[in-house]
Amino acid sequence: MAETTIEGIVIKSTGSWYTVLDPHSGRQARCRIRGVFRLRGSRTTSPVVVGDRVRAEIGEDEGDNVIVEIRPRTNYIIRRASNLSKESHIIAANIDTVYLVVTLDFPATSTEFIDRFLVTAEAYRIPAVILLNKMDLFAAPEYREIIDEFADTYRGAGYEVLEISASAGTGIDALRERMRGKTSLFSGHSGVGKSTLINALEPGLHLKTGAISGYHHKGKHTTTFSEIFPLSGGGFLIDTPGIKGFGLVDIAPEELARYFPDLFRYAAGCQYYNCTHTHEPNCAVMAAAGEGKIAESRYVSYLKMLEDDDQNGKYRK
Ligand SMILES: Nc1nc2c(ncn2[C@@H]2O[C@H](COP(=O)(O)OP(=O)(O)OP(=O)(O)O)[C@@H](O)[C@H]2O)c(=O)[nH]1
Ligand SMILES: [Zn+2]
Repeated sequence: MAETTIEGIVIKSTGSWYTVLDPHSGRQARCRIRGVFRLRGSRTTSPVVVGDRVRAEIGEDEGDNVIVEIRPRTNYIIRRASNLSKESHIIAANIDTVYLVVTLDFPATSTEFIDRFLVTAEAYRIPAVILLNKMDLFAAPEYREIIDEFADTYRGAGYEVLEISASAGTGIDALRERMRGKTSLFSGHSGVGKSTLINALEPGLHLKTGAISGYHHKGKHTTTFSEIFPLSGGGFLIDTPGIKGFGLVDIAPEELARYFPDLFRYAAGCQYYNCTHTHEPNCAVMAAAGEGKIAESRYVSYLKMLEDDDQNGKYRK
């Protein structure tokens, strides 16, 4: 018989043990899962992943602790076991916001990288916010136009753009405040200052590298280990070291435009319902791009992603 039950969030997974934290009491318990899970309303077998909201029965011995229910996920991110493998793993669930850390220069983050990332976020149905870091380097007035053009492009597409400086501390308190009580995932190219930013947000946090991307290939077996970090102000942080973007999603070419909100708002005006917005007559998206209503870089990214799909089927279902 179970002694008690605990309701909480899975903050760590080793593949066989799951640490459940009750965010209200602060109590933690290491638990196992038993047999096959039935998610509510479906017969899907699914392992427990970090970010899952669960109920666990706590036994007399730790070995008796068992997760008995997983709440339905609002979203999740996946990762293929390897490039060759078709297998994919859910690596985290119930993410409130993905923050993409980017820089205008030193190093410059390409708009194509940003746009691919945003498409993935859209496909995962996770709100994305762009953090424009190292703004201390661009304080001179001559940069204002470049910054505004960048910000307008993404704000026009419906994304928040926050100008910050991780090293100078600009915008950090406001960001910490908006992360309170939420699960936030951070991503960004190497060198944009993601580590500096995370340290500024939560100085006590010593991220273990490889936390969420720590897949070890031992022969045929893939073990997963992942962790999300409780924040002192409430909420959780997920770091994604080494993940370029944050996983892959399969998107059919005719669906790609759906994930570009700034393109898609014109698609209803196209003559053909399955318009790819590349060559078709009476394409409202191309017309809008031609009139400058859609940022050129965004339309170019769209075309590049379509082209890639043709070449290697990466975005094909
Ligand atoms: N000027 C300026 N430099 C910054 C800022 N944030 C980070 N840096 C510097 O940028 C460099 C890269 O910062 P990191 O925090 O290591 O970058 P990262 O994104 O974690 O990079 P990886 O560790 O390679 O993944 C370091 O030299 C930082 O000191 C900032 O806001 N302004
Ligand atoms: Zn069209």
